[in-house]
Amino acid sequence: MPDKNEIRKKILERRATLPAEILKRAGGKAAERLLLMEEYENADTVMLYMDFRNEVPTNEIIELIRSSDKKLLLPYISDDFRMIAYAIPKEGPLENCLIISKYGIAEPNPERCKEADPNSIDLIIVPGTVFDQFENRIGCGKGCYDRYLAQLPAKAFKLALAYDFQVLQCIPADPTDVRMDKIMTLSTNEER
Ligand SMILES: Nc1nc2c(c(=O)[nH]1)N(C=O)[C@@H](CNc1ccc(C(=O)N[C@@H](CCC(=O)O)C(=O)O)cc1)CN2
Ligand SMILES: Nc1ncnc2c1ncn2[C@@H]1O[C@H](COP(=O)(O)OP(=O)(O)OP(=O)(O)O)[C@@H](O)[C@H]1O
Repeated sequence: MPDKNEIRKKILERRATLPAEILKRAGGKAAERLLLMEEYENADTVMLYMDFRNEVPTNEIIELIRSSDKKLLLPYISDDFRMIAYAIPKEGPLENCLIISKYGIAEPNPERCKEADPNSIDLIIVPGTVFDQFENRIGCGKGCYDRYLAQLPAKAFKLALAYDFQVLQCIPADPTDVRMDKIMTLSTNEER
């Protein structure tokens, strides 16, 4: 089996070439399908991600959550790659409580948001680079999500968003890789 870094590189190269229409459609479809999931309906607190580098867009999901009674959490990464969840206030434009990190990802501004207890999370929607049919996940190689996911309560439902070409048959998983509960696969085919 090719090693993790080789697989990661290949998939990221492919994701980098996705046209804007495909991204937009996938983001819309993800929000539409999320609305039909009971894990979403029953969740009071949802931790999401702010997409970067052509990940499945989350802007429509953010609108869904912000116009509902649910609480929205977003990840902040410290200098030592520790992930901390912050609650995003419902009032006012989203941009007002975000800052752009040195990696170019929009993150909660710790001065404008409150740190959230990981135990409050009912649903966590995660990005990733490569997945397989056993719900294994490979991320961006720093273990940020793996360490964060490992400390979540059992009730937290782990949902990954992936384009079809990101889901392989089988990938090499390490003992510290945390498995997803579900992978929502978005089509990159124009016809579907
Ligand atoms: N949208 C989104 N948010 C996320 C993640 C993610 O994968 N997607 N993360 C998932 O964990 C965390 C951020 N982790 C990151 C880890 C590395 C790099 C990065 O740019 N790495 C450089 C190499 C840097 C180095 O080696 O020091 C690179 O890839 O060029 C960016 C973000 C938290 N937030
Ligand atoms: N729970 C953990 N505790 C300590 N170290 C961990 C844990 N999870 C992962 N790591 C370490 O983090 C590093 C990167 O891990 P890995 O390659 O699995 O990251 P990844 O899944 O691609 O990234 P991410 O989780 O950030 O999306 C490895 O050295 C791994 O051992």
